Amino acid sequence: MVKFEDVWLKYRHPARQGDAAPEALRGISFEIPEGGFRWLIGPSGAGKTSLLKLIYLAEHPAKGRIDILGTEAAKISRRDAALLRRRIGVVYQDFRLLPQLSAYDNVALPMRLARRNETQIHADVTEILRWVGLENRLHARPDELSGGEQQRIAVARAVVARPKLLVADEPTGNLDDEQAHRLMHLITALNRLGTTVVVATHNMGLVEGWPAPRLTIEHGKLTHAE
Ligand SMILES: Nc1ncnc2c1ncn2[C@@H]1O[C@H](COP(=O)(O)OP(=O)(O)OP(=O)(O)O)[C@@H](O)[C@H]1O
Repeated sequence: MVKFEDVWLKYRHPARQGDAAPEALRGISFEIPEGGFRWLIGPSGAGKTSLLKLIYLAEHPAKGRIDILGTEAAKISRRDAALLRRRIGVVYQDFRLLPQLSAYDNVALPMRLARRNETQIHADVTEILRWVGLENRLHARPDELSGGEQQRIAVARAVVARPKLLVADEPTGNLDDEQAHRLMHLITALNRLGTTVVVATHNMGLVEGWPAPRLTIEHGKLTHAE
């Protein structure tokens, strides 16, 4: 489902040329079976976001092999990569909501890309917005919402089309404890329906409250994998 074999990632730093740039990820190997759930933990700068970017095909490894949803990432065409991406829900650390669209239209976007009909879209989008407690803010644009509200919209957008794989980067960073646990109920419900899930977080209280296997990353290396 998600498989990394000796994966290395090196960013090109414009200011630090070529080989002088340090590797962000070094020799990463792990496997998450279909329908699995993994916490991705580790200190700030350890490489969590970098690893997630490789999973959702936003970066390419310098070395190693990555398989996502049964496809070898290096062998995929741009067109197939775009199709594969539609089966992956992503909660970005910085949300990446479209500023000109309402909360409703931001959440509807993946369903419209998947060409679902508007009746289905309306039913699913209103249900998910109710789940995240934002049924009264359907028409608000992102700049009219608080950081926590924007984060809940970002999670709703990532899960609404029931992706095969959900990748979430610190999805509860702006939320209070009650909201964070509510979102974890949503994410684990999706996981029980068969979605494979990876959640990166610093929130060890949350990790301890929702026991699941962990991937621990430190200085670009996987130090512990369950
Ligand atoms: N686009 C980039 N270009 C160059 N270096 C980068 C880039 N993105 C991240 N890095 C570097 O890669 C390393 C890992 O960063 P990454 O964002 O993956 O860490 P993280 O564990 O997600 O941190 P945090 O918990 O603070 O979000 C860091 O040294 C960072 O400076």
